[in-house]
Amino acid sequence: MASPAAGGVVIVGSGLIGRSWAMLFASGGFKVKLYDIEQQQITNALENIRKEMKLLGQSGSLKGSLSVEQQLSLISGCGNLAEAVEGAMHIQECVPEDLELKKKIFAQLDRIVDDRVVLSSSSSCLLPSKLFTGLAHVKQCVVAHPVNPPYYVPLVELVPHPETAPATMDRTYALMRRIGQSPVRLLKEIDGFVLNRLQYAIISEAWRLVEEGIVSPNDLDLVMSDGLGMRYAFIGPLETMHLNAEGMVSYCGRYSDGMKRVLKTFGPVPEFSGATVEKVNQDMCMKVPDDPEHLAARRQWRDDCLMKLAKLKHQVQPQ
Ligand SMILES: NC(=O)C1=CN([C@@H]2O[C@H](COP(=O)(O)OP(=O)(O)OC[C@H]3O[C@@H](n4cnc5c(N)ncnc54)[C@H](O)[C@@H]3O)[C@@H](O)[C@H]2O)C=CC1
Ligand SMILES: O=C(O)[C@@H](O)C(=O)[C@H](O)[C@@H](O)CO
Repeated sequence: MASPAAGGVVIVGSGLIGRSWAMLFASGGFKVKLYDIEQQQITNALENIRKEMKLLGQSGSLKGSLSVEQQLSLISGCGNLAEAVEGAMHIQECVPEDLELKKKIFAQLDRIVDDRVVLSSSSSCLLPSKLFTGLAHVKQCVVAHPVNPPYYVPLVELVPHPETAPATMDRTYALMRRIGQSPVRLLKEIDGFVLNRLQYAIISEAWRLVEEGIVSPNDLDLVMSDGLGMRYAFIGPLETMHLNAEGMVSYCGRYSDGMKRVLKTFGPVPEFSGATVEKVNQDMCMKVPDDPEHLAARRQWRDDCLMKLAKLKHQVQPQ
């Protein structure tokens, strides 16, 4: 892969995730071009980003060292894909999670880019081998999967195609760090990547515990939000086990016996009944009535909490 172009970043698909990426790249000082097949989406995205950045500036939560206006001046819209990608060093695809659509987008990009740009997909779980196989620039391709809401949750999963060049992974890793994100490298692709496989393992056990009448939906969520989730905001499950077992090596007898017992307990997950879905639905709608106003207020509350937790984590983590 040739050395990176000096250019900026192009966002293909200016919806929820594309807007977040645009704000993140601008916070790192990069010029950003927002492209979308719907011109109105570009207009809406620019308006939404301006509004959100002003609020972040007022609350002291804006990322990066540039001012709101300096960051906003880096972001522009472009209705022509070829024009948008001219000289770009990184292209972040953010169209809907549809394999055929994404393949079409990457085939389009493959025909018009050079050897210096990284072609990156925001896909939540589509395999790179399905997205990028057959492209001339496959070595420049990678999945960089963010977590919603990306501006507040820094994790990005970097998932390589079998032919992705190591330089592509390294460049993307460095770029993510530069914009304040927390990238992880998957060593090889797997359905659902890591975050969603973990997320779905928890979700599956959560539904089983509710299905079997062990705990209410609200208390189940509290176990994560006021229990494991707080701890996992600072140390992951493996470090937690290691600390609990005072180090794996010296206690492998106690440690492996304990782990075997725990893992044996979690048997296959039964089918979920309609009653369980109804029960979860009732509980959630009591907590947050299912209308745009309440949902927006709840999301804002969520983002404020995540930002506070992220700042707290920054203060307590060794630099
Ligand atoms: N929403 C979420 O929580 C997360 C989503 N993702 C992934 O990010 C990607 C985008 O998701 P969202 O932003 O939520 O979708 P979205 O529906 O909010 O935005 C998609 C945008 O793509 C545009 N678009 C559709 N076809 C296009 C084309 N041919 N060329 C250019 N633009 C086109 C649409 O007009 C729209 O503005 C998906 O792959 C999704 O799985 C990743 C992490 C979390
Ligand atoms: O939760 C997230 O942000 C990620 O797991 C995702 O990528 C998915 O879109 C998720 O929201 C639904 O599976």
